[in-house]
Amino acid sequence: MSKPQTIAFIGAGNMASAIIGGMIENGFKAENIWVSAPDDSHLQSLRKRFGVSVTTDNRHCAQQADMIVLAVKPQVMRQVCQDIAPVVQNTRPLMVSIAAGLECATLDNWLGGGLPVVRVMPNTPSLVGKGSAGLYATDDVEQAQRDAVSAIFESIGVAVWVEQEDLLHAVTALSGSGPAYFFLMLEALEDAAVANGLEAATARKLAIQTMAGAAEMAGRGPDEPAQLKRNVMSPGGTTEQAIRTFEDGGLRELVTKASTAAYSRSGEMARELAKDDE
Ligand SMILES: NC(=O)C1=CN([C@@H]2O[C@H](COP(=O)(O)OP(=O)(O)OC[C@H]3O[C@@H](n4cnc5c(N)ncnc54)[C@H](O)[C@@H]3O)[C@@H](O)[C@H]2O)C=CC1
Ligand SMILES: O=C(O)[C@@H]1CCC=N1
Repeated sequence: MSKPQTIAFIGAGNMASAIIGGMIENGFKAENIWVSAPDDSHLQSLRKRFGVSVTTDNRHCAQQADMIVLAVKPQVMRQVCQDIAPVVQNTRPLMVSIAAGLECATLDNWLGGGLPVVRVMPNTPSLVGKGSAGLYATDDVEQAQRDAVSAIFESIGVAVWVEQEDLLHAVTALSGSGPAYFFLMLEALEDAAVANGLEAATARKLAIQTMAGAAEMAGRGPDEPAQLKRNVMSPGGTTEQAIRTFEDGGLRELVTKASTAAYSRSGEMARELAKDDE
C-alpha cells in the first residue's frame, strides 16, 4: 500500500468525530478522509472543523475508499450495509466496524459475503489522543490491513488486538463504556466537594487533575494500584476513612455488577442483531 489510503466513515456522530479529530491531530491528511451521514448538520460541522470531504450518499462515500469505517448505531447497520453491498462487492475494501455487539459474521453477511472485516471497540477520549481500542480481525484480513487499522487507532491512543471475537464484549464493558464511569465519578466527586464548601469550578479543576494524575502514576508503574493506594493512606488519616467507607458500601461489588451489566448487554445485542440476520 504505497499510496495513502482513502478512508471512508459512514456515520458522523460522536465516535466518528472523535476518531477523525484524533487522526487529523496526529498527521492523517483530511484530503484522504470521506464521511457520509443523512444528517447534513453533522457533516458540515465535521467539514468545517477538520476539512474532510462529506456527502449524504453512503454509496458515493464507500466508492472512494480502501478502508470503510462503519460508525453508525448497531440498529441501522443492516440497512447501511445492504445499501453499500453492491459497491463494496465490486471495490472490496477493508471493512471496519466500531458498532457495539455486532459480530463480523453478521456484518459480512449483510455486506454480501467474503470481505475482510475488522471490529474495533474504541472510546470517546480518542478525540484528545487518549483513546483505548480493542481490535479483532477475521482470517480474511491481511497483515498490511491489520497494520493500517493499528496505525489509525495507535495514532489516537492505545490499540490492543484480541484473538477471540467474544473478548470484545469484555473490552466494551471496560474501555468502550468506561469513560462514562469516570465522568460519573467526576460528577459525584465535584458534588461532594461543593457540599463541603468548595466553588464548583475549583472542585472540578481539582477533581479532573486528581483523576489525570492518578491515571498517569498508575500507567507509569512500577507500583501496583493497591500499593499506590496504600501510599496515600496515612494510618489514622483521612483517606483511610474514605476508602473504608467505599469498601463497606460495596463499591467493588457495585463495579463488578455494573461491568457485568454492560458485558451482558453487549452479548445480548450480538444475539439480537444476529437473529435480525436470519
Ligand atoms: N459513543 C461511544 O462512546 C461509543 C460508540 N461506539 C459505537 O459507535 C457507533 C456510533 O455511535 P455514536 O457515534 O455514539 O452514535 P451517534 O448517534 O453520535 O452517531 C451516529 C451517526 O450515524 C449517522 N447515521 C444514522 N443513520 C445513518 C445512515 N443510514 N447512513 C449513514 N449514517 C447514518 C447519524 O447521522 C450520526 O452521524 C455505534 O455503533 C456505537 O455502538 C463504540 C464505542 C464507543
Ligand atoms: O453504550 C454503548 O452502547 C456504546 C458502546 C460503548 C460505548 N458506547
